Amino acid sequence: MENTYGCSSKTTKDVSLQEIRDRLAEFAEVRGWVQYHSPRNLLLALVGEVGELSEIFQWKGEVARGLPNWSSDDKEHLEEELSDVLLYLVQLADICGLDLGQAALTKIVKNAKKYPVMNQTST
Ligand SMILES: Nc1ccn([C@H]2C[C@H](O)[C@@H](COP(=O)(O)OP(=O)(O)OP(=O)(O)O)O2)c(=O)n1
Repeated sequence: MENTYGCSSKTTKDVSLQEIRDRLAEFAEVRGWVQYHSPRNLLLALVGEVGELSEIFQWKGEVARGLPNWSSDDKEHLEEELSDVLLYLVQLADICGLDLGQAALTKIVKNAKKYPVMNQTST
């Protein structure tokens, strides 16, 4: 399977935010970590992971789409840091009682109204 940028992807099925949310809720529950997962703590953890994600790109200069010159280790590292950001984001939305997937779709519709497609061709 190829993604938007023509890169091969090993994805075999769509993963829902709901599945991620449920898996994370169980992960925290069985470890007794729910007490630490306040909105503020999750936000700080999220920001920390965004910092780790930024470090991967730091000092590299511009990077080509699809990361053609990156090693598989570097790509795996990027996958992990992107995942950490997603996992804390999903947990933050969940603990706030929000439906992140629906909110994101609603925001896309709002964005489309704010930034309408301009007709590029003139006849
Ligand atoms: N209280 C916690 C602690 C961790 N995690 C999960 C979410 C992240 O996916 C990952 C973060 O774990 P680490 O804090 O060990 O961070 P890293 O995986 O980035 O490790 P390192 O900082 O050593 O690179 O674990 C979590 O859900 N709740």
